[in-house]
Amino acid sequence: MADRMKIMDGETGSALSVAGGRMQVHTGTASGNRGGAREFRAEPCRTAEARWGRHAASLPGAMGRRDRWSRMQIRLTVLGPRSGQACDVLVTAPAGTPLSAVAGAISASAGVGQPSRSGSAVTLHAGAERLAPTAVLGHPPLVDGAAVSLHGPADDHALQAPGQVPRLQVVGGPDAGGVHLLHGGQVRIGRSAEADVPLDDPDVSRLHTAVTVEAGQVTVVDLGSTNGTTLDGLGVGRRPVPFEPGTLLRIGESTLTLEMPGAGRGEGAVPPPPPNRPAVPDGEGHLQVSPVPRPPSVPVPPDAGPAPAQAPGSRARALAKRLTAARSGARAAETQELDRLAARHQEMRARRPDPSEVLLTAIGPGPRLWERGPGHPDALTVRLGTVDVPVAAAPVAVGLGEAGVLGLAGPAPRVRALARSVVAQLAALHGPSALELVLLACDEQAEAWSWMRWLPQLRPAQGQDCRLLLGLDADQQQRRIAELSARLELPPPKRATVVVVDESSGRRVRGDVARLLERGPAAGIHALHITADPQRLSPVCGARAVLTGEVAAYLDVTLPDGSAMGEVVADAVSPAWAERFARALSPLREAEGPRPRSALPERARLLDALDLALATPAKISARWSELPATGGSTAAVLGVAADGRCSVDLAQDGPHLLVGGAPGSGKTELLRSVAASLAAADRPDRLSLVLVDGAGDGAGIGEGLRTCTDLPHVSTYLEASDPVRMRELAQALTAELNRREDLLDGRDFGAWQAERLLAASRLIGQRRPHEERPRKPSEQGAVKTQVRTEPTLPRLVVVVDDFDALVAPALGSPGRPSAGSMVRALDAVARRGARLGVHLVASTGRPERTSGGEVDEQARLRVALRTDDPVSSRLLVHVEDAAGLDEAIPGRGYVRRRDGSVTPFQAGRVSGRIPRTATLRPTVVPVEWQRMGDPPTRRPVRELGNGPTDLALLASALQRAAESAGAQPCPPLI
Ligand SMILES: Nc1ncnc2c1ncn2[C@@H]1O[C@H](COP(=O)(O)OP(=O)(O)OP(=O)(O)O)[C@@H](O)[C@H]1O
Repeated sequence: MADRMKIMDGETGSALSVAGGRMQVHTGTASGNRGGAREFRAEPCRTAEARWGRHAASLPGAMGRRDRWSRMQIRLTVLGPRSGQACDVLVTAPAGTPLSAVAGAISASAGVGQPSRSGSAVTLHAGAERLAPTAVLGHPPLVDGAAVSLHGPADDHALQAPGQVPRLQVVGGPDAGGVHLLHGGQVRIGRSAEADVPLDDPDVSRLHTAVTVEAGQVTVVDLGSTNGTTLDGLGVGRRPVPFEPGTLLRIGESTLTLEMPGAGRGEGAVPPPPPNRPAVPDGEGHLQVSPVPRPPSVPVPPDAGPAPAQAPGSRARALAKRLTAARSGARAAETQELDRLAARHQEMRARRPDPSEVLLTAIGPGPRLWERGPGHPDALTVRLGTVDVPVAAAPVAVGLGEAGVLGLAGPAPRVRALARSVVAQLAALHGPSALELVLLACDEQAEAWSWMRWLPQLRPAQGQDCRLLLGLDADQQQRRIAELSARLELPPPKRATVVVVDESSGRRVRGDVARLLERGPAAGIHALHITADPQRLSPVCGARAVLTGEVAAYLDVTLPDGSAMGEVVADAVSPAWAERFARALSPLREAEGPRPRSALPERARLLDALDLALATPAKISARWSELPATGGSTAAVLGVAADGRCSVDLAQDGPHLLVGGAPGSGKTELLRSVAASLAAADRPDRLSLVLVDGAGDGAGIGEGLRTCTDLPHVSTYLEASDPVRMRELAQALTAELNRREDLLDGRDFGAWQAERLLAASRLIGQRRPHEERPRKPSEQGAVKTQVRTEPTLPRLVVVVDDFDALVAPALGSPGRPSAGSMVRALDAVARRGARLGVHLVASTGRPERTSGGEVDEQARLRVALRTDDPVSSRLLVHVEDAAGLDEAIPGRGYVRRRDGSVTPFQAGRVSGRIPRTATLRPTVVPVEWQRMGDPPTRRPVRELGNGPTDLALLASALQRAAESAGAQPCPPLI
C-alpha cells in the first residue's frame, strides 16, 4: 500500500500530504499566508480512489474539462523477446505519464525482468520505431491497440496511411484486402512465401506475375503461371504490358488494382479522393475523429434502377445478354447503354468498398470512416464478393436491414474469412454511435475472433455488465442473450446491433438464439449466422451466402427478395489483415459533441463542483478576499446539472430551501454539501451556521449533520433527542430574530448591508479631498478594519435535517416534548427570516406531513430527490418526475426555483473519502481478452477505513483560512 502522497497546488503553493496515515494541510506561501500544517489521524482509503478519474471525466460543462489529473487508459499488446510470445496489458496512468514510468512493468508482463526495472534500461519498439523513454503514454504511437515489442523492431505494418506512394491493392478474392506499396523495381506476386506480394489463393502459382515500377511507368508480366494473368480481360504474356490505374489485374481468383495517389487516371480522370480525416489525440489513449456531415460518397443517380449487386440474378443475366449483343456489333444505343452500365458499376464499386479500401479507411482514417449513420442509404449494407456479370468485378452486396439475419455457410476457416470481411466493413463504415457489435462464439473458435477485441463497437455502451460484448462460454453467452432479449419488446433504437453468431465448429451457442434471430430484426438487432453446413443455417435467415467450389472460393448468394446468384467470388480476408485493421480502429473515437441535456454523471464530487479539488487555505482565502467588505455570499453549490455546476443563491432565489425525498435518497448528504459550500463561499464572521438533527440521530459516527461541526462557520449544533437544549435553541432563535428586528429598525437585511457599504466607502473617501496623496494600502486597510469593528450582523443559516421528525415526532422519542417549540421557532424563521438575513435549509422525508406548514409555504427554493410516489414529488417540486428516479443513484434530483423552472441535477458528495493519488500511479495489468465478456471485478463500493473525507479536508482548509484572515467564528446561539 502506498502510504505517502503529496498533492501540490501549483497556483497557491499549498499542499495536502498523507504519510503514514496522517493527513496534513500545508498553508501555501504564494499568497503570503503563514505556513503551517494541521493534522488528522487518517487511514488512507483504498476505495475512494476509483471514483477520481471517473468523476473528473464525467462532469459536464465547465467541470467536465480534463484536468491535469485525468486518467489515461490503453490496452497494448506486448511482444516478448521470443517471437510468438505476446500478451495484452491494460496500462492506466495519469495523462502525460512518460513511457519510462511503465517500461519496467511492461517488460515484466512479458516475463522479462522486474516491474521496478528502470524505464531507461528497457528498450521498446512500436513497429519499426524505437520508443524514447520520454514518449508519452496515450499519445501516438502509444495509443489503444498499439503493439510494443521487446525484441527489437517489429515488422512495420505501419499503421499509418500509405501516403503518396503507388500501391497494389488486392480488391477481391480469397486473400483480399492487401495494400502493398510499390517503391520501385520489380514486385513478384505469387502463392510462395518468397513472393513480394504473397497471396493465399490456391489458383495462383508460386510465382505468378510481376509488376515493375520504372521511370514512373508501371508494367506487368506473367511469370509462366499455370492459370495465366489478365488485365481488364486481356491476356498478359511474358512481355511487359502497361498497367494503368483503374484496370483490373486478375490472377487465379484474385483481383488487384493499381492506385497512383496524386496521379490522374488519364481521360476523364476520377477526381482525387478526399483527404484523410483528422484524428486528434486526446492524450488519454484515443484519437478523436469528428463527424463529417456529408451525403453518401457516391449519390445514387435519380434515374438509376436498383443496384445490380442487389438486383435479381435474372436481371444481371439480361444485362449480360445485352453486353454480348453490343460486343457483336449491335446498335450504337446498345453501346451507350453499355457505357452507362460501366459507369454505374464504377459507382457501385465505390459505394461497396473492397477489403483494401476498408483497411485504408481504418488506417487513414480515411474519408469514409464511420460514414453511415441510421438514415444513410447504405446503412448496414455489406459486400460479399464480386461477380463478372454484366461487367468485371461487379460487387455483390446485401443489406442487413432488409435481410434481418444473413446466413454465411461453408468450411470453417473459409467462412470465417468471409465473415471477417463482412464484420470489418460494418466496423469501418458505422461508428460506435450507429452500431453495436456482439460476438457469440464457442470457446474453441474464440481465437479466430480475437481480432475483434480491438473494435470500438464491441465495447458496452448500454450498461452491459462486461468490458467487451463477448459471449465465448456458456455463462457469457447467456448474459449477452439475456441483455439482447430484454430489448426485443422495445421499439428499435437508432443504434443498430449486429450479433455475430459463429456455430461453424458445429457447436451451438447456449441460450435462446433462435428467438433472438427470429425477433431481433424488428427490435434493431440483426445477425450474421455462421455455420459450416448450409442445412444448419437458421430458417429465419433473410439472405444467405454459401461457399461452393473446390476450394470454397465462390458463393451462391440468395438475396432478401428470393433471387439467387451463383459464381460470386467471395471476399475473404486473413486473420492478420483483420488484426491490423482492428488495431487501427481501436484508438479511434467519435469526437464528443455537446453533452445531451439529460446526461448527468452518476456521481459528482462537491469539491470538484466547487472548483476546490485541492481545497487549500490559500485558495479559500483568495476566494474570500474577492468578496466585498460588507455583504457577502449566500451561494450554495448543490452539485452538477447537465450544463455545468448547479448552484442556488439563498438570498436571491430563496430565502429558504426545502429538500425532500425518500429514505436513502441523499437528503442528509445534500444538506452537508449545502453547509460546506456556503462555508466555502464566505468567511465565518459573515456567515454563521446553526445545525439541527431533527431525528436526533447525529450521534452515530458519520451520521447526520454532526460531521459538519468542524466547519468554522458552525456556531451551534443540536440533536433533537435533547429536549432541554432544543427548547433553549428554540428560544435563542426567536430572540435572535427579535434582536435583528431591533438592529435593522425596519430596514431589511440587504438594505442594512448596503447602508453599511455606503458608510464604509464614505469613511474611506472622507479625507480624500483634503489629502495631497492617495491613501496607501495600509491606510485603506485601517479604514476597512474600522468598518468591520462596527456592529456586524452575519447571515445566519439554520440547517435542519429530518424536519418532518420534528413536525410529527415518533411516539416515545426523547425530543418529542420540545419538538413543538422548535417547529414554532423554525416557522418564525421561515416567516420573518427573509428580511433579517436568516435562512432555513430543511429536509423532509415525509413531504405529506410537512406540506402546508410555514416552512413549506415559505420555501421558494425546493428540491425533490427520489421520492416514493408521484404525489410527494408533486408536493415538493410541482412535477412528478422525482418518483421515477433511480434508487441506485443517490443524490439525483430536481431543483425548483422561484421562477418555476425545474432542473435535474446530481448532488455533489462531500462525505466521500479524499481520492488518493495512489491510483494515479501508473499500473500495468495483464488482460485475458476471452474473459472480457465476464462481469468486471469491481472494487467494493462501500468505503473502507476511516480515512479523511472531503468534508474534513475542506473544514481543515477553512479553519486555516479563517485564522489567517482573522475571521472570528460567530458566538454560539446557546
Ligand atoms: N450525492 C451523493 N452521491 C453519492 N452518494 C450519496 C449521495 N448522497 C447520498 N449518498 C449515499 O446514499 C446513502 C444515503 O444518503 P443519506 O443518508 O444522505 O440519505 P437520506 O435521504 O438522508 O436518508 P434517510 O432519510 O434514511 O436519512 C448514503 O450511504 C450516502 O453515502
